[in-house]
Amino acid sequence: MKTKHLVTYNFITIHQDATVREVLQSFLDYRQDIACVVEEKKLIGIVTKYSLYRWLLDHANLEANIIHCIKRDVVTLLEEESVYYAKDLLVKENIGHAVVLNKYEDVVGIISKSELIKGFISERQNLVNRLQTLMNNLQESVLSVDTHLHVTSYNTSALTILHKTKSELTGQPITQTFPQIAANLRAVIRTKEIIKHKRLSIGDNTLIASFIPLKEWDTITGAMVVLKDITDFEYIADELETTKKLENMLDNALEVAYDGVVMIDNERNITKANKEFLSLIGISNSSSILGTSIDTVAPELTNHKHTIHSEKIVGELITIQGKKAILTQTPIYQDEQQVGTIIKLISKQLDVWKDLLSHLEKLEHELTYYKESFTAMGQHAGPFAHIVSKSSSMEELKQKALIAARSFSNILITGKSGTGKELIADGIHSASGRTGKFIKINCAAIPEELLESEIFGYSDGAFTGAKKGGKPGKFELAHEGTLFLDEIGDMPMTLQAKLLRILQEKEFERVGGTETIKVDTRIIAATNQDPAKLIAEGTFREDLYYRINVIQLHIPPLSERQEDIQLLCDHFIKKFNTKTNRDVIGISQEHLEKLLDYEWPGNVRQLENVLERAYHFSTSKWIDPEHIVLEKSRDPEASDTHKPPNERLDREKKLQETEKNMLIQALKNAGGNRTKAAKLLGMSRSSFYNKLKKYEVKEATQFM
Ligand SMILES: Nc1ncnc2c1ncn2[C@@H]1O[C@H](COP(=O)(O)OP(=O)(O)OP(=O)(O)O)[C@@H](O)[C@H]1O
Repeated sequence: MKTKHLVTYNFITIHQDATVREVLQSFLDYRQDIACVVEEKKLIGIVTKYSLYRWLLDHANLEANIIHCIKRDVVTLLEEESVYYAKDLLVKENIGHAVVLNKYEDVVGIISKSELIKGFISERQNLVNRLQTLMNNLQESVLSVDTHLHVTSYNTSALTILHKTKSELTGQPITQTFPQIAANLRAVIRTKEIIKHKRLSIGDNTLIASFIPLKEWDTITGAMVVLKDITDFEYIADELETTKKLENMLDNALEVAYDGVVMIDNERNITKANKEFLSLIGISNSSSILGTSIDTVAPELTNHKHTIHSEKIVGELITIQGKKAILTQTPIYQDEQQVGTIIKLISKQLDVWKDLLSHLEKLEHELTYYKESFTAMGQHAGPFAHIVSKSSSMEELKQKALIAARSFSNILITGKSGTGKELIADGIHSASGRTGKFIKINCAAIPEELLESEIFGYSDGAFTGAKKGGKPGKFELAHEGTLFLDEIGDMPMTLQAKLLRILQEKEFERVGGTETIKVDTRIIAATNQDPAKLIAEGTFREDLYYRINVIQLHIPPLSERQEDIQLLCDHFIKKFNTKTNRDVIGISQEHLEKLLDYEWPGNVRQLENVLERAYHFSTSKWIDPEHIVLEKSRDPEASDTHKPPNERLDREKKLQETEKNMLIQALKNAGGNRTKAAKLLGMSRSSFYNKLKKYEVKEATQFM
């Protein structure tokens, strides 16, 4: 407050020519005790009631000029001075009034002690009001007591926190109601010392209280307590503590994670990143990227921007800093609102994963293979367990072969080259229980002049160059066993007659011998030609055919039992793995189609050869499809009955030409070696020889 606020502007100004009477009259009119003598607004001095009294007592002249009553050393004040300064000045000078001047030193008014007192009283009231307002609006609760601990004042917050009404508090002692507060207030009154931040419990609330002594002129008149409810803070602090702990746990979990993990907010700014992620992007410290856009930090992820926010992505392959990584992302939700996204990048040891997966796949394959083999073994007799198949035609055939094996009849096995005739014959022998050996002879592979002695043996000196003491033939060797006459359709007619005799009489003589040899040999014959056609062409004896064909087993070509192909592939690859100690898994489903669509003129043998080649050339865990080389020819023997005769003949001619060229090419590639050339084409040696004969391919030596 300034002096100008308490100035009396309604004051008496007089000229120094004024008389005592005039001035006294003004005092009476204005009920004032002082008049300012001014000249052009400037103060000359003052005339007070007492100075006039004194003049009148001495001179008793009302008409005298007041000049003699003027007090010239007047205490003045500037209107901008504070009222405190004004008060101090009046006290110091021991005067009741002071003249107030403006900044131009013009007289503006008078300030009196009584005005000052009124001003201070109203100022005090203002302060009290402001204090009360302040107290009522404080968040803290305030309560004061006198020295007897009776409540003298409080604010509204105190009523709330202490759960009391005004009448329950005003003037009431608090010793009973709030003993904790009372004890501390008592201590403060006694010691006159402040007690700060004391933790108290009132009801369910936790409070922090400060106790302050109240003094008046150095005398303790009571004490005050300031209370702050920290129940909510404590709860928040607990929450914060828990959140902090959780965050620590999360940080630790992220650090131990094997994969790169980065979290972004809805603005795509990074909120967290673990070490693995930092090493992926080539940064050592996360502080440099926190709060930065992921698009700046890892632009490789920008391609996935459209998906990176709200979508869940599992296992997308990306390249980051030149390294392959698998990206998985999950949006983070809070109260059903997305608050960010967590992105996981698996880049470490992807090869290990790949190997692990292929290993698993391989194990699965093996399991399937063994399951199927096991089922096959369970369903069929052991002797045929090595014949891999699941087609119904082959399953029936194996059943039939088992029955045939237990009989004593001769058996004729028909089927195209490479279908597994020898395999079946061998199985029949094993299942037959015959104690002798399984002896095989290929009638097409042995020159005609040697075949007889091979089958029947020869006696000492039978021909020039014959072994001394003679040599037993296959018939004798297969005594009490089985003689497998492969390619019987190629047996010369002379031998066919001799064979017929043995089959009827069970005895024979060696070539050049006279001794009759009795044998108990079971015959299993096989041919890849059509016996009826051979008989019709006159190259095969009908009577022999009936002798042999007691039981006929026909093996269907591989193209008619596609279901067996995958099983056979697995079987052969496993076989190769065992031989080479490699771990090739097999052929992927997609490339298997190529094998299923093929006609397989060389049947299972060709399949095995094709796979063997591809196996050796493949460098990965899977058979590389580019190494699966399938000849583009068809089996010339395969019928084409739905075509018109002319077209069929043309086609047959073309096929024969192609086949002849293939034979020549194979011989060239094999350096003239017929066995190798036959293998290259996936044919048996005997079929290969037959075809050479058929197409009159000249001496093999010319291909060397
Ligand atoms: N079902 C099968 N399971 C396993 N291997 C088979 C099967 N069929 C054939 N093979 C294999 O295919 C190859 C040819 O079989 P096999 O020699 O028995 O046929 P083939 O019909 O006698 O042939 P050819 O008439 O040319 O003499 C052999 O290596 C044999 O082990």
